[in-house]
Parts: sequence; structure tokens; C-alpha cells
Amino acid sequence: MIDRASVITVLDAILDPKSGQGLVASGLAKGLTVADDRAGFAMEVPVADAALYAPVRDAAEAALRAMPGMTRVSVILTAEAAPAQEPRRTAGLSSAAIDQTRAKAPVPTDRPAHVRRVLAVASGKGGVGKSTVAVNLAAALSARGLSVGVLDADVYGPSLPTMLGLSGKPGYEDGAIVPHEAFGLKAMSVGLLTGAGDAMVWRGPMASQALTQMLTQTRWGTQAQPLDVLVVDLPPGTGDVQLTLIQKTPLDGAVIVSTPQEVALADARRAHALFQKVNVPSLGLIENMTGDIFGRGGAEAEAARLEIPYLGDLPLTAAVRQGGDAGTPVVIAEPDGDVAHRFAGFAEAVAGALGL
Ligand SMILES: Nc1ncnc2c1ncn2[C@@H]1O[C@H](COP(=O)(O)OP(=O)(O)OP(=O)(O)O)[C@@H](O)[C@H]1O
Repeated sequence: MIDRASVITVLDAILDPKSGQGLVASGLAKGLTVADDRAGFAMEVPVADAALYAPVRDAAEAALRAMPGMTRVSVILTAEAAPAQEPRRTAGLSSAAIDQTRAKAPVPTDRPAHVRRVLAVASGKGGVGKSTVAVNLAAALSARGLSVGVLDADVYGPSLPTMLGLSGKPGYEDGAIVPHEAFGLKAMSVGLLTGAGDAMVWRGPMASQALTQMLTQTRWGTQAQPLDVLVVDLPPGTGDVQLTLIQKTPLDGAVIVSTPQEVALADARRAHALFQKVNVPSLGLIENMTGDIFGRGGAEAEAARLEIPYLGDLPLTAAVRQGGDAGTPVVIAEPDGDVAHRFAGFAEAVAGALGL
């Protein structure tokens, strides 16, 4: 278990080149999250200082990774710029593409263009199957005839590339990122910009906050063919990083995933409280991995306590895990199976709540 105090000690041993103070002491490290085996924070610097701080970001990441027991590290460096002065840089784009964006990139707005609804899938606790639910719920919404996109915003461990069998950097056209497509779903992941399998590493300056950029600069839909719903797979947890993200993302509703045991439910409660804080309706709680190991029914009782809809449960089954590993979500691989049937029910409830 990593503790916050030792993370702060490690970060304060690295000096902010401008103030000469440690990264935490100087206030440079923002939204520091420390949980079990992971840590992350963001540094926001003026674009003119981006080159100065890139090695600082690298040093902080290396120092955190070297801590015993640390498995996931996310250090985000964002540079806020006046768009006219600096090219918008997106990790993985060629310099020609970047130059092209100078003239053509739309100014990011809060809401992604041509997207009717934005739905978050969240969990207070990691590893409860949030990404599995996000991808299969997206597939089930698509099976209802809706046009659907999935944005993997899980900066700690992007799993969408594996779950949908995606690889390769996204294309870029007329100033917009062209999302990948899989099984009829539009898909974007931090993992596609930074290299699959790695924790998120943003190198170099970015014109705007990294995820806002993916949200608003990806061509999810067009005027003629708007996207009905964008499913956003949020990073697990209820800390500052999550709060900042949901404050920056125009969400129409959230689905919370939990396993049945109390420790996960306590975190689901915190996730609900976080959404309440920013006036995003919790559209329902899904209990995942129901069965002999974790028990059952905990989430249903919790949903009743929180006065939010209980959408149902998902058993712990090999088909669900295999679907994720093989890159074909179980809802698509076994459309007539029990799991697909359950997701059809979740999708019906969610689409209804979103007015779709
Ligand atoms: N109902 C289930 N039955 C069997 N395996 C499952 C089930 N739900 C999820 N899994 C498996 O559990 C693992 C974790 O799931 P997933 O990546 O969706 O969790 P997560 O909450 O998004 O995790 P993280 O906190 O890392 O983002 C994956 O290998 C997935 O295939």
C-alpha cells in the first residue's frame, strides 16, 4: 500500500525550476490522488514553460514508479495557451497535422459538437468492472439502434484498446481527431494517443486539458449524423482528479458500478455524492461480479438507501472476462446470451432516463 505522505516526500524532493520549491510545496502538483498502488496528479503550466517542465514531469513519473508497490502512475502536464501563438499539440500527431490544426482546429467548447447526450460510467473503487460495463452498455445502446461513442477517460489504466481490439493512433482530418470504429461504436482512448498498455503519459505541451481535448476535438458526430450518446469511462475513485474531470465534462447522467461487498459500496456512495455535488443525476447502480465470492444484493439495498434506480446485477462469468480480453465485448460475441439480455435491460433504462 502506498501512503500519501511518502508520495509527497518523493515529489517534494523534485524541485519546481521556477520557485525552487518541491512539487507539492510549490503548489505545482494539483489534484494529487494516492490509492492503494497508484498515484497521479496534474501540472498546469503556461505554454511558454512547457519545455521547461517536460523533464520535471518525466522525473516525477520516474520517481513515483520507483516506489515499492507502485504499479500505476499518471502525471499529466498540460499547457494552457492562446491558440494563435502556439500550435495545438496532441500526442502522437505528426508535425504536419499539428500545423494543420493551427488554422483549422475548432476552439474547444464545453460540449462536444453533434453529441446529443453524454453519459458517465463511474466507480468509487478500481477493478470492479467499470470499463467492462461501459463498453457493453455502449454496445447494448447501439443494439437499440442508437449511434454510440465510447471515450475511455481512465487515465490510470486505459482498457478500451484491449476491450475493443483497437490499435494505432487516431487519424486527423479538417482539424478534428477521427475516432476509431469498432462494432459500430466510435471509440477514443487516452491509450490510443499514448501507446496501449501504458499508464497515461502526456509528453510536451497541450493546448487544453487533455481529456477536454479528446472530448471536444474528436469528430463524434456531424450535423447530418449526430451521435446519440457518448459513454465516458471515468477513472476509478472519488478524488480531486475525478472531481475536476466531471466538472469539466458536460454530463447528462451517470451510471455507477459496484461489487456487492460493503467496501465497494462505500466507494459507490462517495461516487454518487460526487455527482450530486455537480448536479449530475445518478441514473442507476449496477452490481457487478455478483455471486458466491462477493455475495449478492448489496448494491440493490444501497441504491434504495441512496434513492437512485437499481439497474440490476451481472454475475461473475468467464464469458464476460474472455470478451474483454479477446477484444469483442460479450454483448456482441453472444448477443442472445444471458449477459447481453441483462445489458439490454440496463440500456433500456438508461436510454429512457436520457430521453433517447
Ligand atoms: N462480471 C464479470 N465476470 C468476470 N470477469 C469480469 C466481470 N466484470 C469484469 N471482469 C473482469 O475483471 C477485470 C477488471 O474489469 P474492468 O477493467 O472492467 O474494471 P475497471 O473497474 O474498469 O478497472 P480499473 O479500475 O482498472 O479501471 C477485467 O479482466 C474484466 O474482464
